[in-house]
Amino acid sequence: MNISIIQGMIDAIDKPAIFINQDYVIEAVNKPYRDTYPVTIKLGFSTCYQVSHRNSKPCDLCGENCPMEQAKETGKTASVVHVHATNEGQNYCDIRMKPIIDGEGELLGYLEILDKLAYASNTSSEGKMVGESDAFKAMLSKINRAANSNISVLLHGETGTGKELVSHALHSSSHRAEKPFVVIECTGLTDALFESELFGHEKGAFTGAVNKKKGLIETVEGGTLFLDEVGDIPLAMQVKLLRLLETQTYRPVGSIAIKKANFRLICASHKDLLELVNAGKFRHDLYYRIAGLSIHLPPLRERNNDIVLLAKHILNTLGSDKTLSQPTLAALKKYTFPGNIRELRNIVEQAILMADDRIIEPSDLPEYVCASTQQTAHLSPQGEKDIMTLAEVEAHYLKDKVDVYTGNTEDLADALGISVRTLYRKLQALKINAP
Ligand SMILES: Nc1ncnc2c1ncn2[C@@H]1O[C@H](COP(=O)(O)OP(=O)(O)OP(=O)(O)O)[C@@H](O)[C@H]1O
Repeated sequence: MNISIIQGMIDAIDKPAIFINQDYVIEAVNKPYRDTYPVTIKLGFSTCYQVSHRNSKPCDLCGENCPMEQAKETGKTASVVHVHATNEGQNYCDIRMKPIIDGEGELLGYLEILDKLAYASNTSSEGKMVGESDAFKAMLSKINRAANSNISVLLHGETGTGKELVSHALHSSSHRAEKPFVVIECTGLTDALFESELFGHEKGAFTGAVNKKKGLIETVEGGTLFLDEVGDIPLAMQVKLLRLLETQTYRPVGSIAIKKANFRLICASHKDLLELVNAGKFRHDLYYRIAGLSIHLPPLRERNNDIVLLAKHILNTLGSDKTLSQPTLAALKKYTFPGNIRELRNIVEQAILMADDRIIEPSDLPEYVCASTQQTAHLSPQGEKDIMTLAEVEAHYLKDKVDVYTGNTEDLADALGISVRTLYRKLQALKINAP
């Protein structure tokens, strides 16, 4: 293998990149990669996990997925979102690993290319999307792929799951970041209002049009247009929106001049648009235009592992010096949050006010939070069954403990009297996220 040819190829990549052999040893590295980590990289000695994680073992032995195994098995690029210890602190990175195979079919090693996800964090960080659950990381990976392209994105998720925050992340990490980001709230817009808001109008185009007005399509020129609650656009306007997306042109109300549009479209909806299509309330041709890539934002109850981190993050961003007691955090982890992260924020805000002391106790939470967790605590895990198998008992016990555990995985393994690796193996088999 001619490493200087590989080094030349790596140097031509403008993102941080390395070439590693099958033992994770770095054999070629480009400048952006060296500049990302505060560690000296010695070619032929340093491993990727030492540099990116400061670990002494490969990531899969430390409870994180490593894309190498998958890339080796499939012969194709595999990807994963990891937290790396970079010059700027802990940073989410989207890693793509591609197996490099020579003319004789022999595996030479792997090319690894990184994207730093500056808009996300696994610690409390003002203005960033915060989280650490697998569901959150899966979402980050999709956001990163979409951000690097011009594709129309449909964000689908319940109220308060962060659709607006994600739309900002998509814009700020795209090549349109320096251009405008324009939001249109589609709920409650009449046909006429929608058309004149979007396309603008000429003076005298209709009663009340005393002046010529620029439309938002003109304002957004070169940037990102975010249509919130796109499912609420009236059918008549859906045709006009479709025409705009297909022709990239539009006509201001009352004008005969055709104008050229240049924007990237992001839409959001808490309604299932395909259901609306089936019910004849949303045009299927428009659906396929706006859902170039569909990203599902998981509800908070499916990101149970993020609740403690998010609650502490909200406390920080509200500038409170109060802390949440362990029983309070445990109660929050058991609640189902129909209003998702926005509801968590409201609950924390209320609890700050209610707590006389510096420690926020469960009694400071709104009553419905604790009431609902008490109800679920009474439910028998096995339903009607009198006897559970030992495996079922273990699965239930582990799930229960992980749900309410607020310490780290090492501490939990210690408390359970098993090794961290065994705990990871058991959790992986049961598809339970580690605490
Ligand atoms: N990952 C996250 N980390 C930190 N804060 C978040 C995260 N996701 C959402 N939030 C916060 O939760 C609140 C609700 O988020 P956002 O308005 O983006 O949700 P939404 O899905 O657009 O809601 P709606 O559908 O009701 O408009 C905001 O205060 C936002 O900053």
